[in-house]
Amino acid sequence: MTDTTAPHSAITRPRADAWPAPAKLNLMLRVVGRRPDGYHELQTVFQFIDHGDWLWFDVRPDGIVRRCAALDGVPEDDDLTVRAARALQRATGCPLGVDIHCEKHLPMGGGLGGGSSDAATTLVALNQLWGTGLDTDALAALALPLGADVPVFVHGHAAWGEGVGERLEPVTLPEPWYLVLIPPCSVATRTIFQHPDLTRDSPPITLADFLSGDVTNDCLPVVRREYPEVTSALDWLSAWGGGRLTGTGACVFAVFDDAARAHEALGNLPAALHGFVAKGRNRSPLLEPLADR
Ligand SMILES: C[C@@](CO)(OP(=O)(O)O)[C@H](O)COP(=O)(O)OP(=O)(O)OC[C@H]1O[C@@H](n2ccc(N)nc2=O)[C@H](O)[C@@H]1O
Ligand SMILES: Nc1ncnc2c1ncn2[C@@H]1O[C@H](COP(=O)(O)OP(=O)(O)O)[C@@H](O)[C@H]1O
Repeated sequence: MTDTTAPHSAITRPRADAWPAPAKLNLMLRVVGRRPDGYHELQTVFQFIDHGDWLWFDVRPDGIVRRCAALDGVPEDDDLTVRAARALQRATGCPLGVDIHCEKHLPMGGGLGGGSSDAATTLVALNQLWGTGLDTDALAALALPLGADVPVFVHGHAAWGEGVGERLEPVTLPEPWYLVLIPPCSVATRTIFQHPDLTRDSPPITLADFLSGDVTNDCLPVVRREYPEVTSALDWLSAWGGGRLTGTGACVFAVFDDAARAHEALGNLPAALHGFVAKGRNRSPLLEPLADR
């Protein structure tokens, strides 16, 4: 990554009309309760990074929604981009369709929110391209049934999140550099939340507690035990100031004040580990093309 100022600069925009779908990091995550429907009540802090997928859209007059590239293990009807487009069609009665192109860079099941971000970008982009005119709150309401993480990507601001991620308070945080490691395993969110040993009753904290250093992730003990690949990555990061887990994993990250030091760590990665350097962003790169168009 050379250009530190361009939006979503970590991966080159594949074409001028492509929309960014950035990754998120959960800078902390506490499980503070469980709802009657089995979903867990969380406290978390989301921040975007300038690294992610890219999508572009060819509007069709015939109402058909298709994706143009297969995604490993995800049938077309389950693809979050296809589901997002159909949800927008249903909600607005829009007669138009779309061919959805997604250039995937984010690992699936990595805790970087790739599928959720793809879904949010589809909602935001099609709302513009189809001229359906929903406001952000209406789009976020369509987003939540697609996944707990989709609303924060629709709103596009770093946030303190509560509930299952639907109660979002925008926050302004430092925007450091991150070294993100991608352990060679995929962690299913559902598996972690169903684990009998998961801590489910952490006492809630405040934003001030987080800002003064409480960055616990309650999923970490279970993920460490079940996924030795994640443990190895975290152990390696301990020499670089320590690592944290994003969401339910599998990805882990370390925080750096300057890009050079983050790249130095990346340059020292053993061959068996993969990762990338990215910049934290309080404002999602998804909001940038909106301003331009
Ligand atoms: C934990 C978080 C934190 O950002 O991130 P990831 O690690 O997945 O990225 C998210 O809340 C994940 O959101 P998302 O990935 O959209 O999860 P969903 O598809 O809604 O849920 C997958 C499954 O996990 C369980 N689940 C999810 C969220 C939650 N608050 N409580 C749960 O118990 C449910 O069993 C659900 O069926
Ligand atoms: N467009 C998509 N991109 C990624 N994953 C998708 C997509 N559509 C559906 N999925 C499903 O959503 C799951 C979670 O994906 P993802 O958001 O990338 O991981 P995480 O929630 O751990 O960050 C994937 O394992 C996959 O089965």
